[in-house]
Amino acid sequence: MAEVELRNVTRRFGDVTALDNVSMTVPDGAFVVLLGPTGAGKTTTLRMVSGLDLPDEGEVFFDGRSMASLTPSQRNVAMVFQQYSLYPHLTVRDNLAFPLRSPLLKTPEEIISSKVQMVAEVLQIAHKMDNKATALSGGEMQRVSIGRALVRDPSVFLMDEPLSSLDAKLRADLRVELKSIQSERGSTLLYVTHDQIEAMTMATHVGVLDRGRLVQFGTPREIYENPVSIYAASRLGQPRINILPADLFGHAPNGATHIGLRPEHIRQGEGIPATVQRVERLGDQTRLHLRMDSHEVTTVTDAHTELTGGETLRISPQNPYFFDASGDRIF
Ligand SMILES: Nc1ncnc2c1ncn2[C@@H]1O[C@H](COP(=O)(O)OP(=O)(O)OP(=O)(O)O)[C@@H](O)[C@H]1O
Repeated sequence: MAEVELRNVTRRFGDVTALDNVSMTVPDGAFVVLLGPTGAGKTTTLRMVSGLDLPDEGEVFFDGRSMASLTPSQRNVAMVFQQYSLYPHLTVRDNLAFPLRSPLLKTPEEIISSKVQMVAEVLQIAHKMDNKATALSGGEMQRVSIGRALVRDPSVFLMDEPLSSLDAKLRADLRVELKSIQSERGSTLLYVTHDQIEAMTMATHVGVLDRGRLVQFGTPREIYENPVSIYAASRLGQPRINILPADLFGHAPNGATHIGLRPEHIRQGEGIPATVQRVERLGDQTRLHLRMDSHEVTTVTDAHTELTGGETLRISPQNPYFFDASGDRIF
């Protein structure tokens, strides 16, 4: 596996700057999740690493070696994209075996067969081994696409929302499987998702992209606990961080226009009165939707709370963040 470095990478499409001077080092064996809304530049980043597209400026390195003149196959990357790219006339077994049957690799058939079987079991697709790809559901095709990457031993895996077409149960299972395969093999993996749980549970590092710029790179915990801006703070955490006027609870530091409060960072029983709008019971946790003047505030409370809509609850900030008018963290 390899360390992957993007050095001052810029990619433009006409007037759009899809990536704007991005520098990022993905350590060997890291699981990096790229976060950002549609258009932030996540897929473009993967395409730069894969060699399917080239930077206008800057360079990509694997283990310190420039990839500028290397094709995708020379870079030895394994990719999984949202749209599955299977060979429709081949069975699941042959689709999975395909990357290993390259004449260059000369992999013995019994090794191919055991790798294919192992990957099919992990992806819960072994019972469909003899089906043609055309006879699979969307979620099954997606699992075969993931499998075709996992049978290989590439420098880096690149995955663009690989679990998004699967149902919740399978997604949860495969999250665990992918993470354990990655950490057992020490694979370097760049992964795009909109799913916060995937980001928090799988990533060793998170890169936050905002309109082509990498605004923060760190462990999920660093980004969650020490976000550099409102934008970065809003990328992780469910329910989302509350962003409120800085002085809503009283004195605010100089220059602060907004206070940021994670739902779990609100002390209950003292402070400013808020009205309970709605009590949302999720089983292991209960969310309270509160109103303070014209502001909505979400917090979490004991699963067995007796609170009901219409009641008043006093709240005060605990570990607040403060941001300036441009959204940057100042305290
Ligand atoms: N081939 C292309 N031609 C023109 N514009 C492009 C091309 N590829 C990407 N872009 C533009 O570059 C920007 C970044 O796109 P990119 O696909 O990297 O975003 P993304 O973060 O992956 O979004 P999504 O979550 O929707 O996949 C967008 O404004 C997009 O429209």
